[in-house]
Amino acid sequence: MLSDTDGGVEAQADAPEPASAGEPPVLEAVDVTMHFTVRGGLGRTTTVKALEHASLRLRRGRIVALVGESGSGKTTLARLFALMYTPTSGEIRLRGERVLPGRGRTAREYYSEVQMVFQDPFASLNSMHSVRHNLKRALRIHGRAGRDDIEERMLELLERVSLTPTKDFIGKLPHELSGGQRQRVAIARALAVGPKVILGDEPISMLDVSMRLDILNLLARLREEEDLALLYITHDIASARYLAEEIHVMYAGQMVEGGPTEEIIQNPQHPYTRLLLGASPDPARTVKAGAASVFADVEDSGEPPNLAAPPQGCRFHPRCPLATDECRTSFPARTEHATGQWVHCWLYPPGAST
Ligand SMILES: Nc1ncnc2c1ncn2[C@@H]1O[C@H](COP(=O)(O)OP(=O)(O)OP(=O)(O)O)[C@@H](O)[C@H]1O
Repeated sequence: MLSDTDGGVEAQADAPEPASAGEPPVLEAVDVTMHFTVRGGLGRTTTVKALEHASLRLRRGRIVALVGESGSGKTTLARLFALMYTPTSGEIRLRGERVLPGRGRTAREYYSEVQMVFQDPFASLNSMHSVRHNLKRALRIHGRAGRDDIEERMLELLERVSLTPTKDFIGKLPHELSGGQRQRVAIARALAVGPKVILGDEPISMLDVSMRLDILNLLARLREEEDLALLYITHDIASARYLAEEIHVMYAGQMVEGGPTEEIIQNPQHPYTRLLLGASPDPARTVKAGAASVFADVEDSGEPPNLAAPPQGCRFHPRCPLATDECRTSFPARTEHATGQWVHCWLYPPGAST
């Protein structure tokens, strides 16, 4: 189904229109802002403006990628989806209903639908205990298996993530597994609760290059088999293109562009998306001539700002060769296109055709 070519990744074959098209999202961030108050010395406090008015919808059977450099707010949004924080403003909605961080049964019910897979599978598993213990715990807490069938359920989970022969893996300790195998166990543990949504926070970035594609293919297969809504967080736009039907691009806490994957790759509009593509050798090969060339040198294109004192307006303006006075004073409204692509950039005022 998916192929590896010359060590890089190519686009998936055109995905069919999902069965969930037109359905309401399973999980949704609506105009969410997150400011962290950080205490410094001498009783001083600083506000880190990590996320501003972000909206994102996750649908059944669909993979959405959230792409941006380190510190752009991707993990903050994933953690808001995982109810680890209460947003400063805006709402997280599960099937249209507002949800807030809770405890006990409320939290258990939520996490039986929404699971996270983290960057570091070693840290996310209990390293003192076997694969059996790690899986058993998840199945027990969520009442997904009884005393009689728990062993069978665990072997089934290992089969679903292709850790076979399953009996060879179930007694292993995390350090006896490769990084890719550990990530498969972490994914099996997430699947143990029968989730509807998986939030993958850079799930391949700590793995050997040789294992990355296998894990992406596993996620793609599980999305199909389990009809999951999947959020794939990455700073690598090539892997986003490989896996996701939709790409959303974030910069310094602001959502700058999004839409169907091939629209974003072939016709990037925001200068930051063009910078990301210019810095990524893989998809840039097929980007329209000149799309990335607004930057004289992508290697020397500056640094993201400090979010304790972010620039006014569009936070990308200090790095943007096309910035105007408007960019320095206010953040542009969203411009939507018939293709489903949208952008927040003063180069494309609402109503402009591209
Ligand atoms: N709990 C917190 N308290 C204070 N600041 C925070 C907290 N969590 C995140 N931040 C800050 O919010 C900003 C966004 O961080 P976040 O981790 O969401 O970015 P990211 O895009 O996921 O980056 P990375 O790819 O490095 O994980 C950063 O400036 C970060 O330092």
